[in-house]
Amino acid sequence: MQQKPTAGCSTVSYELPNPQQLRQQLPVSEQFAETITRQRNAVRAVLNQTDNRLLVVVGPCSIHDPQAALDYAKRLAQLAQRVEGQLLLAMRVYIEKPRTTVGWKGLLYDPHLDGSYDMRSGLELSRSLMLQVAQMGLPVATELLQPLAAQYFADILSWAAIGARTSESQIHREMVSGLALPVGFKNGTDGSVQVAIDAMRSAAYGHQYMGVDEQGQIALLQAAGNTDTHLVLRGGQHGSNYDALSVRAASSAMEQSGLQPSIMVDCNHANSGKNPLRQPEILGDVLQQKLSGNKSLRAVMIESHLEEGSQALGKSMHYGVSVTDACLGWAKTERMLLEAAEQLAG
Ligand SMILES: O=C[C@H](O)[C@H](O)COP(=O)(O)O
Ligand SMILES: C=C(OP(=O)(O)O)C(=O)O
Repeated sequence: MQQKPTAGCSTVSYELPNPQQLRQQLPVSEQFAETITRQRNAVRAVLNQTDNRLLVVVGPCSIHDPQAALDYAKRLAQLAQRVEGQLLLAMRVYIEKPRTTVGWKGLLYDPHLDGSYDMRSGLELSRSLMLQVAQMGLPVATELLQPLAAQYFADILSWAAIGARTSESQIHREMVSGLALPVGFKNGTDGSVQVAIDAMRSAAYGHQYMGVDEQGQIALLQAAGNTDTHLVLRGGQHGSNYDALSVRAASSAMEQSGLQPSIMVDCNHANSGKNPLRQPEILGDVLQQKLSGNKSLRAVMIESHLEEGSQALGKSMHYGVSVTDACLGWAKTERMLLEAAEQLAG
């Protein structure tokens, strides 16, 4: 007799809210929606070259402690006002982490950091934190990894990344084609810039695709197509790609594909060889390029937390230290951004 195949997956919980329910529970008022639209338009204006400031997407590699994230946001909001003439600061509120193999996947999945996967609380904590950060006047930036999760947060975001591990994914390109916000596609982990350029061309198209609607019903969706996209250079397996030669090569590759060059340099990841202390030096290089007249360099990404370095998840954890990639500490971040603003002011 033929054996019934063992199921590869079983349901753990039906307790997750649908996007509409979470939005009702943690709403964006009409007035606040206007504020978010203003934040998003400000980010858009820098990326589209109508505002000549530098966009800085800065903050922890991942959020594991909402209280520390709010503490960080408070400091960043104050700094944002001091540098607003030259820099537009947006905060990294990264609640999903793509792992090379396995590891903690972020606040959204496992907010108690103990493998209990209380995703209902993860959804609530993540949305609530994003709302509070936006209310402090900071545009909210995140990586969109699980396409089903995007709808829970998209109304708060001013910027999103598609990471190096997913830029080549058609599913993510379809999702971006249906988002009304600026999105950066990262080059691949192997350093390939072409996958991100292909992604931008694909996302500009009005895809029809399988997704879920606001009520969580599986549906065939029609996207409007998103041309508000740009390239993020994050380095790759063979080294960095933030230098003037690499940036020029990336700009011409974009032009050859019919895209207006708009580039963000990620100062950490493979560009710093995962040494966060190199970020000020890399930012310095980008500023030099911008000051020498490079118009396609619009933005940078910085991984920064309250304290320098990283720590493993465990019983005795330190406040304000990253549990994923190592970060620059607040004091050095603040100094670096004040100096950058001064340099750009001339
Ligand atoms: O930015 C974060 C990490 O570089 C990325 O999530 C991969 O992490 P991992 O290689 O530690 O899994
Ligand atoms: C995971 C990230 O980056 P990348 O996709 O470049 O590895 C990140 O910015 O947190």
